[in-house]
Amino acid sequence: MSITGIEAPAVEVRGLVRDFAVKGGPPRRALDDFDLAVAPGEVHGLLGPNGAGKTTLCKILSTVLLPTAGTARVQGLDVVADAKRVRPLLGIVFGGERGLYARMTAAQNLRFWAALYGHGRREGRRRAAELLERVGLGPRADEAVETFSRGMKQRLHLARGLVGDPRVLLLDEPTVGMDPVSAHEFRDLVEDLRAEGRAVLLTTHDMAEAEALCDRVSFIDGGRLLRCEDPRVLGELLSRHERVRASGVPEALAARLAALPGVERVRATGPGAVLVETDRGGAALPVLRTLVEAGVTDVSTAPPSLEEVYLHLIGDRGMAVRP
Ligand SMILES: Nc1ncnc2c1ncn2[C@@H]1O[C@H](COP(=O)(O)OP(=O)(O)OP(=O)(O)O)[C@@H](O)[C@H]1O
Repeated sequence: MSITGIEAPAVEVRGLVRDFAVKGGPPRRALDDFDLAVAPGEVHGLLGPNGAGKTTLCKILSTVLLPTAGTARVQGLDVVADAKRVRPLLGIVFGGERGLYARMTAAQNLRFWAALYGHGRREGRRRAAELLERVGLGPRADEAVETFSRGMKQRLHLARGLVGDPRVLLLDEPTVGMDPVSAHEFRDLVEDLRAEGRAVLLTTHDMAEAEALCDRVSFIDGGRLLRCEDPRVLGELLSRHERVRASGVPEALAARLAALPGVERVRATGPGAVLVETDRGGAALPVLRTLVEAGVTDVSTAPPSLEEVYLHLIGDRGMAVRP
């Protein structure tokens, strides 16, 4: 809480710049005048292609990397000047194997981290048991982590991120490797965190996940913030970019489709298979009519997804990585 009684943003980033030295060349700007504000209890998605700057941002927030310019604050505390006070406010969940002790059991891992956070033996035990239950690993608490599947390790990572009872959670690709059921349960867990007033900054390449979980989504490319939106607004914005898939389409018919008004392009996706992209509301209808009249029966329309939004926002470069 600030002196005025108004709660400080959970995360506030202003004009953030981070340059990396590159051997024999000009520095690489990983973050470029970046602004972001995340409220307590908000789940905020960070979406961007490889190299967009997401990890760099998370590293600066978690005080392991210094900014070149600009400021970043967590609950009103500066990540550089107040780094020591910022750390206990954060829970960081990076995916993969990093940071897990494979030979130790899940419970031992958590007790170890609880001790690092200054909790006594008894409290550490209690916390480990509670968190393992919470992430659905209770029945496997006493098994060595090396026997866990990738998704189970991800859950343990999340439990680890919660050991210090953080107000802000940085989740980097948290559901990678989880089966759909686990991913669904994980989403419920994120809902709980939101209800507890914790802020969540979620890095993901999974548009469906962002759409399902996030209150707002920031699209990043080349270290810059392209847009910050309610994920549903973006879906609506892009509804005019409807796609029609069809197979059994001869070349001459594909050419006729390409000439229809509002058709942006027709892409061949296999022998006789096409993906028709439109860039005007209602343009999919004449495409469907033309296909059906020509006797094509294998036709479907794709609902607008965040991925479409994302690709349109980053433009023609598509998913190519910047130099
Ligand atoms: N230590 C470093 N030295 C030089 N360049 C770096 C370093 N770390 C990151 N970069 C560069 O900064 C840019 C942003 O990288 P970053 O890891 O933040 O991207 P990202 O959005 O997390 O990507 P991904 O989705 O692949 O994890 C990239 O061009 C990357 O090559």
